[in-house]
Amino acid sequence: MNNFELILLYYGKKIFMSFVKDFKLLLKARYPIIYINTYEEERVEYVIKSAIQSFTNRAVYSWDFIEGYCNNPNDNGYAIRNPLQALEFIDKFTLETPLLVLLKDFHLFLNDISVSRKLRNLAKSLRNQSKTIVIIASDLTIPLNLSDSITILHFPLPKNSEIKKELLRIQESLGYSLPEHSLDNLVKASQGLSLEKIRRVLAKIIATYKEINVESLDLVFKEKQQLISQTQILEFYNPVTKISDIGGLNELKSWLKFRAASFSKRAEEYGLPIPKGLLLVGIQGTGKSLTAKSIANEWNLPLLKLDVGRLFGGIIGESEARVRQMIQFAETISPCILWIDEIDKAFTGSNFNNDSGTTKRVFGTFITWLSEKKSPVFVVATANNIDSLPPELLRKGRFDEVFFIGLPDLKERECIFKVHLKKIRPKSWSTYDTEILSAQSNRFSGAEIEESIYEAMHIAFNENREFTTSDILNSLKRVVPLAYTSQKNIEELEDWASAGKIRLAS
Ligand SMILES: Nc1ncnc2c1ncn2[C@@H]1O[C@H](COP(=O)(O)OP(=O)(O)OP(=O)(O)O)[C@@H](O)[C@H]1O
Repeated sequence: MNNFELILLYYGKKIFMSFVKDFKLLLKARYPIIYINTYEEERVEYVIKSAIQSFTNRAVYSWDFIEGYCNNPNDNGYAIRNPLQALEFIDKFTLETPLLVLLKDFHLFLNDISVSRKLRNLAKSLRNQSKTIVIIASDLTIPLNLSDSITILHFPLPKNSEIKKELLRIQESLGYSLPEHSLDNLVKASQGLSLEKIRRVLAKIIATYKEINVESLDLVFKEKQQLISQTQILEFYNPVTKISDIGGLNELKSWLKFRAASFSKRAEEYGLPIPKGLLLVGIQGTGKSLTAKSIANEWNLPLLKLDVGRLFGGIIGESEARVRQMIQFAETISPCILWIDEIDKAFTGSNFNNDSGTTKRVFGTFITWLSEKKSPVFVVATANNIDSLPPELLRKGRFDEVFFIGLPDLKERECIFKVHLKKIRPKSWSTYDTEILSAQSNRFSGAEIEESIYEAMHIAFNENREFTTSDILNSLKRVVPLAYTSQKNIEELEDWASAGKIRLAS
């Protein structure tokens, strides 16, 4: 198996293989340099040491920049502040000596020419020896010239049982215990955090409240929000929009309302399958993003938004690692909504042909997960352009339903005017003539309707008066809807949708 196949193995089908099993496999197969991307230095060291005890008699050395080597009295403090010397240390041993060398933060030195050359030489010589270098890094940055020598291994975040064990241990050391249901809530809130982070948040909670109580969940939640934003590919949303804020789209809204309780305990006990997700295809500004946000609020689930643009780029293997990280996060935080905006931009035909297979591998990982996932992560993907979407995405079994969202009709436009006017003028909204507004906004999208109301408000505000129906009518005349500027594209999309290939949202 080469490096490439291995990456596929980890980010492809066998996503859930256990870390220990994989680690042992790499050691047995004499992979010379393993790269583990994690913040959980202590936990990974503990797991590795316990794992190898059972099957090998390798001596374990660990090195960091400040302390040098430790674990062995004869070499304690060796190669302090000298990463090249830390690698040369391995040459001191005979060819037969079985060894495992843990190098912490070593990713920071990989761009140094002497370090990278030495690592490449070691990668060659260690292939025939029972010696393995393990780089433990908080970041995934492998220079291109080392990508063939290094194998990335994924270290999963702690499972609920591990989190619970840790919380019980902390409680015990503090001398009190939480009621079982509060403990379970805290475990659930802590999903997605490393044990180290959990310890730190708990220390903060105790310093703030002097105990672990219901309010502590808020702090855990905030910590998680911050952590998610650090991934740079996921964003945590706290949407306030509700399904009633969507004007029109009645078919789609009924579909959603019908499934509102699908993530409940009752549904699980009943044996209902967990909904997989929705693909919303359609014209810009027609409420696709609004729908994604409203589902999260309506179903009372956290909303994670994936920045597809950031999935790609960097070195070989990095995009796969990012999609893996995204999946891991979503699963640990589940039940949740994972919103993938403009999925068509990421998986277009041209990307598939132009980037030496990265898009293909990332897509493969994603689609496999989508079809096989058992965790309650409801994926809402949105797309403007159906032509560029890979057909596999539209196949049965990927999403529960694919909806087309077109331009609103007369009745729907009136509803959209009402939704926005009610929000802006909760007392006087009924004084506006929404019937005439709707009649005068043929081929306008929801976003353009909203824009025309705000435009009217600006004008009236500058003239120091309340805005009126005729102000909005004037704005409607000024706005040139996308349906006119991109007429051909939109008509093609509408023809395709009305040919019965997709379910209509209204
Ligand atoms: N059906 C609707 N009902 C009420 N408001 C709407 C509707 N459609 C669009 N809007 C308004 O337009 C704004 C922009 O719409 P949204 O971002 O959901 O469109 P989109 O379909 O996701 O567009 P894009 O493809 O450009 O991302 C919404 O925040 C909302 O205020």
